[in-house]
Amino acid sequence: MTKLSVNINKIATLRNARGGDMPNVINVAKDVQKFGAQGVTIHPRPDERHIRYQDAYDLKDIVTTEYNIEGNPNPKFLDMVLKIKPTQVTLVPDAVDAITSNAGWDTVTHKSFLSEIISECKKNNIRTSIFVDPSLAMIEGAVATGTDRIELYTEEFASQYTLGNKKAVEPYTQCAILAHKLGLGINAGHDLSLENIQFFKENTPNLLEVSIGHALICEALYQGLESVINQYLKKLQ
Ligand SMILES: CC(=O)[C@@H](O)[C@H](O)COP(=O)(O)O
Ligand SMILES: NCC(=O)COP(=O)(O)O
Repeated sequence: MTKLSVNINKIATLRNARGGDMPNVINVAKDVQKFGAQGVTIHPRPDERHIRYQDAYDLKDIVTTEYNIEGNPNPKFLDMVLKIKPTQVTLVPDAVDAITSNAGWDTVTHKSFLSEIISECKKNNIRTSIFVDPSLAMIEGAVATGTDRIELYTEEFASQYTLGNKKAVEPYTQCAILAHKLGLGINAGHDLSLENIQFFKENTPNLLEVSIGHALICEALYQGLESVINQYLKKLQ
């Protein structure tokens, strides 16, 4: 079975748009778990434009399933992770000004940097995962850092799948086979959706966990729209 961790960044983005507390991030985290998701993912960024560092602390006792915190391990991020001690930290090399994550780590060039952070997190009983492009060399590099898992960056797969190019899953299949052989756990995420998730899962052996946010929240909005409009219309009769 592959676990679903719901990324709630978009809930915070919506909340921040009005400066209030609607939707409430804590209540959404409680609900996604109540509805069966096996984990909650957040990805705080230095400008706190969506999930805030304070949210990360507030969620500590709310997430009773798997708590996955993703981000670029700058000193503030690392300090927060070591204080919260989530189930898993996913290291992502996103630039401060990136709209969203747009590349995986070069695990060869950054081996010693990653190894140090991973060792610190593991000493604190935090499972580690490194965000990587679907490249065999990057999987081999990841093993050398001592990480528990890798998270395959699925943006390329997702965009190609939409164009009808199902072969785009092949590098992911190959990476998953190699990662499993080398003893790494396999996670995946970015732009996974109701449209592409089943095909991805079927072609990625030993997939332990997917983290999904953007599409899942959009789908929830679309699928809830008719019901909510009907409720308004009834009240306006
Ligand atoms: C690592 C990754 O792919 C996700 O964390 C993604 O960056 C989601 O974050 P946003 O919703 O802020 O784009
Ligand atoms: N790690 C990927 C993630 O948390 C969610 O990415 P997306 O579904 O928002 O693209």
